[in-house]
Amino acid sequence: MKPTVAPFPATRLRRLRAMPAVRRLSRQHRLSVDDLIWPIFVMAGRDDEHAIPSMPGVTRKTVDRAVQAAQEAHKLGIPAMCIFPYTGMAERTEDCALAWSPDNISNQAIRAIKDAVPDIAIMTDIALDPYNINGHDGFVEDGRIVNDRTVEALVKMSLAQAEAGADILGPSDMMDGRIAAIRSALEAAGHIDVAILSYTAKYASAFYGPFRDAVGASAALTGDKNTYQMDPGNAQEALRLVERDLMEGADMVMVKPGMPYLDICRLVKDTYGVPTYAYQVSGEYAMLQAAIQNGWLDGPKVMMESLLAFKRAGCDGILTYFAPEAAKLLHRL
Ligand SMILES: NCc1[nH]cc(CCC(=O)O)c1CC(=O)O
Repeated sequence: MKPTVAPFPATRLRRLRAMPAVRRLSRQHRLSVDDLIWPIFVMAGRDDEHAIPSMPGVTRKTVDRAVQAAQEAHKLGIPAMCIFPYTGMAERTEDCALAWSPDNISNQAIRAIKDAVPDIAIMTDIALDPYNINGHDGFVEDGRIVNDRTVEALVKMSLAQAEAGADILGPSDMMDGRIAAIRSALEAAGHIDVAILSYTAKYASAFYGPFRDAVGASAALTGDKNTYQMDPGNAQEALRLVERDLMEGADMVMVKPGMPYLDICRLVKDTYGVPTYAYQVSGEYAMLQAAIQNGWLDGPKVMMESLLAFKRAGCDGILTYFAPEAAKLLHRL
């Protein structure tokens, strides 16, 4: 559609920018608290929090503190939180058995939060990296990340999370065939209403560095994730992945990272029109915070502008470490 533009001065595009009220009235896209998913990091212990130096303002929290955070998020109207476990070297093994233990820290947090704040949607992460001795999302055999055996483990992990009360499962591993396997296992186990938000177009990105510090994976990780995560040069492959994941039973799809991949968000939304999410990842957060802390960028303004950009690019929601801050601003608190 080509917009109609009468010749100047009949058209003066500045008319609709002349005052705040008219700008509000004519704004096409807006951010709401309904768009926010808040990722949090949980760790063992009680009544404690540890700062993550590469993610200023973000902490790892013990389960009781995570429950408090969920209460705060719920009060702010944030619809969903996503739980990531911190694990030390001692909890990492070659067989990754802790990944599907009903009592791992992530499943403890899911249960505790669902118990205290049943109305907040709890999203999870499905990948072996927090439990793997070598920091990879899949099992490693002879230096290769193996697909099919990993999918079997991911299914067990998914069932344990659904059993703990998770509402939305987030497979972030990028193995082939995992969505179909997880979906059929959920159906067979009676978890018919558990949604899958697939990390569908997840790129092999340098923007995940601070997250790997946060979950304790940086020290463990050997090599890179290039044989399973997407090549940053590819766009059309994202569409094949979205189609594949939808056919396998994903309810929602994700593009990750966010800001450097807004073109992919737009492409996915325009092509499939399905619930589409982006992850404003740890490195994007760190990059903005670094400039904010130096006084080089205006924190609240740059945060809101960066989040609005996702809406303009077609996203239905954003995973962002800024979620509580953004919610407060949206409520003018
Ligand atoms: N499966 C692990 C996972 N889940 C979410 C993120 C990154 C999130 C962020 O950077 O904020 C990663 C890191 C990775 O793939 O190495």
